[in-house]
Amino acid sequence: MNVMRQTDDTTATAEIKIAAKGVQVYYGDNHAIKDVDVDIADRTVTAFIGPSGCGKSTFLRCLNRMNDTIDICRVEGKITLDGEDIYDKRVDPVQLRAKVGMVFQKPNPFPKSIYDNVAYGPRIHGLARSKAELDEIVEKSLRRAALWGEVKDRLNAPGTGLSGGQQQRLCIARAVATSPEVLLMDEPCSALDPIATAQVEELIDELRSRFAVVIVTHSMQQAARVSRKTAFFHLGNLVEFGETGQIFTNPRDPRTESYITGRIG
Ligand SMILES: Nc1ncnc2c1ncn2[C@@H]1O[C@H](COP(=O)(O)OP(=O)(O)OP(=O)(O)O)[C@@H](O)[C@H]1O
Repeated sequence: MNVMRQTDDTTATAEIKIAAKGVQVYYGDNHAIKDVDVDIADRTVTAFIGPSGCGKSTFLRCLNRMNDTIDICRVEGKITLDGEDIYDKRVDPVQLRAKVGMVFQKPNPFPKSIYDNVAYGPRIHGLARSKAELDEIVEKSLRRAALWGEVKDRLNAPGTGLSGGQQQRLCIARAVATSPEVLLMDEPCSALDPIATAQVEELIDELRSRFAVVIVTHSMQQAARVSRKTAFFHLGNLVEFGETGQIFTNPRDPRTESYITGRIG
């Protein structure tokens, strides 16, 4: 078993959930990710930071093969989930994305009811044997996304009628409804006001007790608040990866220091 020592207040060890080795990504001739190695620990929040265009989202999308949907994109190297190669020909990307869920920058509920938004994944993956079981999954997921209290009396109302912050929590409920093992979040708060942002950050803190969470963020304050590990990307390179406290207080690479002190990006 691969283990990584945590250096904060606990002496617990976290198992490696995703291991990426020698990852290269090309969009046509554009070499967007250059030989990146990174280990994502289970039950831990990992933040990806770096200036615009450095490849954070591209690399995040490698972790559940979302780049497969982009014709000109080519991914090389090896990425494993619990030791299994996710790019193996036998892996079904749809099944993979149920295990490695994703929440996007802009809340994107389906044009369906609140209930059907959350029930969508469990239905297509056959996770409920009865209506009662599906109801249970929907309620549990909405509770996990800290939205149940606000929507329990209007589950049949359209998801698109919720506020932006509620819509984002609905998208989180939709992502957790398939019982994923990893949750990828691409700037999940960038369209939210400070109150909704605080709610989503609190939620991230709760979600990490069950999942590995990987978050791309432009906000260094957010990375510092929510994550235990931070990866700094620059021009397609993973420049530095370590404990969040160390990255922000004692960066080893001058490029990381320049970024966190506002000299680049
Ligand atoms: N769908 C795409 N097609 C072609 N090139 C792309 C695509 N998505 C990203 N790129 C290119 O890949 C590089 C990395 O972009 P990416 O969006 O991953 O960076 P980022 O760090 O997430 O940026 P930002 O913080 O601005 O969202 C850039 O050169 C970008 O132009």
